[in-house]
Amino acid sequence: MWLMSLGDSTDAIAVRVPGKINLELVVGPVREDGFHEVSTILQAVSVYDRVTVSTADRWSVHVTGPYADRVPADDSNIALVAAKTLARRRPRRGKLEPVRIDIDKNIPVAGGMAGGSANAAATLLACRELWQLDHVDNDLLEQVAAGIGSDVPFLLHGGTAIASGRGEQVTPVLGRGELHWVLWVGEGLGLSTPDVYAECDRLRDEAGLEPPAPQPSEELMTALRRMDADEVAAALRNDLQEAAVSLEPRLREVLEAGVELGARAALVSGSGPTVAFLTGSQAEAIDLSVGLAANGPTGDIVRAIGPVPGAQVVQHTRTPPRPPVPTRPSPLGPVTD
Ligand SMILES: C[C@@](CO)(OP(=O)(O)O)[C@H](O)COP(=O)(O)OP(=O)(O)OC[C@H]1O[C@@H](n2ccc(N)nc2=O)[C@H](O)[C@@H]1O
Ligand SMILES: Nc1ncnc2c1ncn2[C@@H]1O[C@H](COP(=O)(O)OP(=O)(O)O)[C@@H](O)[C@H]1O
Repeated sequence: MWLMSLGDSTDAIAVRVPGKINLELVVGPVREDGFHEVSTILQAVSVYDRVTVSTADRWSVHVTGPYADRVPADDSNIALVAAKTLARRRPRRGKLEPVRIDIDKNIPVAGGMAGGSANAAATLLACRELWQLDHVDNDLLEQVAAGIGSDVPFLLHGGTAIASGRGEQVTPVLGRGELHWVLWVGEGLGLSTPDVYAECDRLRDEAGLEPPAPQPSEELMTALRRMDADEVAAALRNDLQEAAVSLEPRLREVLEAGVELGARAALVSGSGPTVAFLTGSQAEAIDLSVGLAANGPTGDIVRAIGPVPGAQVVQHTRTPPRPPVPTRPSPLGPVTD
């Protein structure tokens, strides 16, 4: 008799997701839950990870790309955490299907560009589609996202947005036009977000300063309506910058080098250590990136525009079941243990 072995079909959903920079980050008081009350204006910029989620026999995560060696490929990967968290929201009768997650990592790691949060947002979107979770609408997806990390809901939206609370309550900012950024990514540098918030508190205590009321500035909101580079440059603010420079003093030299080479403004991105330089046009951005590569501090130089959309499904692949493989019985008879 001929025996047949049948394979299952495989589905894969690929999502493209950008990193972010904070155009404004006002850090208010510490709340009872240990998080700081913030008001931040975030912009998604054109540096992308690609996250592919496919049906599999067991949960796993695999990372490739220039920053892959700095990303954990185990249960601590925030993309895997996101997939398992969403799995718990499935209807009881739904089949439990583990996934394999492939991350092509181009967003600098631990750089203040929310690359991990971006991967989590992308995974939520991909898993919702893969598992066909029709009952999970955008509001519920955002709720799940907020439980995973403060920046995850924003990466579902992208664009430019105000975020409040601990950063998870997102309101879009409408504006026209685009901004041209040059990013400096320090080799071997990496600042931990909790450490930078703690250093911000320490520096304020030392100086006897009270935390400010977390509110977005009118000046920046007006500048963003037109995306006017000079107006935006004048209004950029990051309350974590001094703390990031205190923990990583080499950043001061980087900030100064960019301005000397023609940037309209220089700003540490979020908790750093990536530095964002604002320029007035694509031509200026090219000039600055050439100047920084030739004469600036050692690091990767990346040009990016913003705003860009958040996580988006870009590919759905269905691999049909493998054809039946005919196998002949052994001429030696059945094999037993
Ligand atoms: C600083 C910012 C600016 O957008 O991002 P990064 O620059 O790290 O990307 C965010 O506030 C980071 O957001 P995210 O990276 O999602 O942080 P979470 O995982 O929620 O929190 C990590 C840790 O940061 C500190 N934290 C975070 C957010 C907040 N409003 N107050 C805090 O004190 C807490 O110590 C918390 O345990
Ligand atoms: N998918 C992921 N991508 C990047 N970092 C991850 C991921 N999962 C877990 N991490 C861990 O989260 C830390 C913060 O990463 P990331 O989100 O890139 O930085 P930031 O919080 O500065 O924006 C990393 O040092 C890494 O150990």
